Amino acid sequence: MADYDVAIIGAGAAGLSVAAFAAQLGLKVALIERARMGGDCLNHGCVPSKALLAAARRAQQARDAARFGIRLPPPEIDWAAVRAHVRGAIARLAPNDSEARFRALGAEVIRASAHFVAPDTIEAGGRRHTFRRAVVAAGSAPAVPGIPGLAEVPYLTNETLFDLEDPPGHLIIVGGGAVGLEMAQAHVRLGCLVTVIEAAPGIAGREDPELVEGLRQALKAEGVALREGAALRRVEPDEAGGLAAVLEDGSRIAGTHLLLAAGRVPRLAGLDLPAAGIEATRHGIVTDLSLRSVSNRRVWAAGDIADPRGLGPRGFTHVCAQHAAIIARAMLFRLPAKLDYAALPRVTYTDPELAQVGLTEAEAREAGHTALRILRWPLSENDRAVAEGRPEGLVKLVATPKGRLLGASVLGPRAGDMAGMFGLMIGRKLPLSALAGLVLPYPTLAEAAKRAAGEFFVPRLLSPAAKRLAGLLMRLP
Ligand SMILES: Cc1cc2nc3c(=O)[nH]c(=O)nc-3n(C[C@H](O)[C@H](O)[C@H](O)COP(=O)(O)OP(=O)(O)OC[C@H]3O[C@@H](n4cnc5c(N)ncnc54)[C@H](O)[C@@H]3O)c2cc1C
Ligand SMILES: NC(=O)c1ccc[n+]([C@@H]2O[C@H](COP(=O)([O-])OP(=O)(O)OC[C@H]3O[C@@H](n4cnc5c(N)ncnc54)[C@H](O)[C@@H]3O)[C@@H](O)[C@H]2O)c1
Repeated sequence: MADYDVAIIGAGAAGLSVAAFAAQLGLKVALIERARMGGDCLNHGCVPSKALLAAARRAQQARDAARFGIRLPPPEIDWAAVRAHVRGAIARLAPNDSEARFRALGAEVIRASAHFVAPDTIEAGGRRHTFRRAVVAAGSAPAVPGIPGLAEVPYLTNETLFDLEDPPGHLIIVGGGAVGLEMAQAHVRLGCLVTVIEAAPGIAGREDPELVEGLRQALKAEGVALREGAALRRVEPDEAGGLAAVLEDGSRIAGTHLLLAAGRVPRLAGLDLPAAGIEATRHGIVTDLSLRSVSNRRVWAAGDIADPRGLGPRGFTHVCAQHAAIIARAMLFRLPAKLDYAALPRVTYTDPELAQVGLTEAEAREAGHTALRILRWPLSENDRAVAEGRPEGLVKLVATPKGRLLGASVLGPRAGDMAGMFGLMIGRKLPLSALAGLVLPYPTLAEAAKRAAGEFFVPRLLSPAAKRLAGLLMRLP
């Protein structure tokens, strides 16, 4: 007899979702967490970052108000109160992820570090626990790149950034991905100087360059200094008590704080996966498309630590929920379940937001779609965007010649709110006519999506043949 039906390592977004399913089905569940319940999303990720961005947006709105005829004094940033808002958001959401809630659901919560000692045994809290099934949901940690001099300067990561007692004077951010860009805008709006150093040719390298350009301009206009295609030669302490980043071109950027936002690494260390025969690479635990370990069939992986073969890791909280649903089907009910990221959304919550669902144009071409229909609708042609004084932005759709949506990219205020609509279109393989024919409330930004879809039909609707037909039909009695 095993001690547990399901043992779960990690009480972050992924582990908690699996635990909730399994415990509510009446299974004997162990949920093992060594640090804070809720993991990265609640404590060091999505929640504090979005709370900080929300505070920063208020400051920016005050600066922008004069454009609308409202004169306000320049905003004063009360950093302690901003931090209290961030901490308050975490505290308010914490009960959902708490030990008390999961105990009430029937899970046994073990507050200890866990590692495997055998293919069916985990050790945690000085005891061995046997299991029928295990789910490894230990997440990912911030990557620490091998920058010369890094050991000599203090640096921040997402795990320490939200605890700063005072605002950074000049925040140097290494990495212009989602974390780097969101935090760059939050801090510049909160009155800090910000420089982003991105090694790749451009920021937000995975995203559609046509839309990234709009975001680049918006960030620069607010004062974020962007050093793109910039290789870091070294970092070093600065005479002024701060630090300096020296680039390969010889330029030297002096700052007060350094934030590493250079990607993530799976938290494999300490799990002793070989003891359980669990195969892993530097990307994570290798699984099949049902998230089951390819080498220990008692074990599944979920969330940031999972490296599903053929798809690779994806670091998003909504992916954790998707993984948990797959595991519930495959592991708990032994039903066929296959992970599919075709309709996966991702949003960078800057202002304007950058949202992507499914494939970008470049990804679609890489995937072998040679003939594509690219459809665009600029927000300058959207009544709501113009009325709100936010006409910069674009909806760009990538479709097959037959009118099936492969991907949607949106740059604009609250662009992420459109992701659900595109996800449904792609996931359910709905034709573009479904979106083009949708009656949407006027005036909304989503109308730009409908208009972009409508562009697919314009050449056919306004063709000489269609015009001739309309003329002929008009003459009929
Ligand atoms: C700054 C930032 C902002 C983000 N914003 C967003 C966003 O807006 N939207 C979005 O979708 N995603 C966002 N993400 C990504 C999101 O936070 C992650 O994808 C998600 O939190 C991953 O959840 P997880 O359960 O896989 O891992 P985690 O949340 O890391 O949870 C894993 C848990 O396992 C525990 N653990 C690890 N090893 C052991 C062990 N040996 N024994 C016991 N316990 C262990 C850890 O302590 C941790 O609590 C953001 C990330 C960052 C860094
Ligand atoms: N809104 C969201 O959903 C959201 C927000 C934040 C983070 N996340 C998730 O968290 C994860 C981590 O985000 P991230 O921004 O740290 O990673 P990322 O991989 O998105 O971006 C890292 C960036 O750092 C650059 N880089 C790496 N090493 C460098 C170096 N030595 N010098 C200069 N640049 C360097 C890379 O070229 C890349 O552009 C991502 O998987 C993302 O999915 C999601």
